[in-house]
Amino acid sequence: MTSIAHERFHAAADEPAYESAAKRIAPAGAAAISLTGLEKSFGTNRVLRGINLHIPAGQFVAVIGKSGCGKSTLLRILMGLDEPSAGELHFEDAEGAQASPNARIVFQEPRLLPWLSVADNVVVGLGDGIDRRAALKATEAVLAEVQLGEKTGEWPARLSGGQRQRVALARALVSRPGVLALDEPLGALDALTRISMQELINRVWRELGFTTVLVTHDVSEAVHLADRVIVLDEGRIALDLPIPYPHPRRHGNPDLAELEGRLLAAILGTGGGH
Ligand SMILES: Nc1ncnc2c1ncn2[C@@H]1O[C@H](COP(=O)(O)OP(=O)(O)OP(=O)(O)O)[C@@H](O)[C@H]1O
Repeated sequence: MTSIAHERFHAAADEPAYESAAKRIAPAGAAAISLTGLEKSFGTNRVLRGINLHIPAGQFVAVIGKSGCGKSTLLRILMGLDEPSAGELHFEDAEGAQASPNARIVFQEPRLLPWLSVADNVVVGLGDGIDRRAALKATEAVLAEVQLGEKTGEWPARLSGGQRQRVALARALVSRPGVLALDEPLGALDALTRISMQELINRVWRELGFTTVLVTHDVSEAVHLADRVIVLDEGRIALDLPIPYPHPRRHGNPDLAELEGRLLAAILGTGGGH
């Protein structure tokens, strides 16, 4: 499938990815995200401390950091699944007007309904009140995008872990979200499946152009997929690092390895700042 966003992106493929992503025309519905002075406490536990962050529409941001540093809390607040204790969260459309984008999330576990077929699990992502025929057409298209066109009538129990996670991705994508949140979506997969899923996520992002926030423990995954990597440390942004290389990226690229080193140093608190 080729979209306008995809063609424009490739027209600029020899430019640094950071610039290309910013120049790329984000599709209708892709939203910019702005966080100002965002705080979150659970009782006396101050989990997020004054987060200021602007994510342009269509950008792919990865959030990494030590266990418990507040990554999932940040994602839950972005998705409206939790309330901040203080500060502001805004979404903006292409004209800079306040927006309420269609935002979807994929978790580490696929959370499929075992009594529904693959196709019907994806239809769930469209919500109620959609004409059944139109829903199945959209479902077929998105399952083809995630290379599961052959499995529409299959039961989740008969799929591999990677295939189940592709169904979960299809369920999130079927409604053409403007914002996609990914909470360690590949964490339970083996290394090879993980790499092919990374390629898939990168491809659908380039084709569909939604704004993406990925939480991951895998620094290599972050630099491979993202335009920009945020390191959280004790609820603060310790590093905000652009990854200025075109997509798709090759595993084993030494420039990416150098950036991985800086990010790891920032996570471990051994340097690596701006
Ligand atoms: N609902 C909650 N009630 C109380 N404390 C919470 C709640 N959710 C998260 N926390 C606390 O907030 C802190 C940050 O948790 P969070 O899940 O955001 O971290 P994380 O960086 O995503 O961790 P991990 O990498 O291990 O998933 C932790 O100390 C956690 O115990």
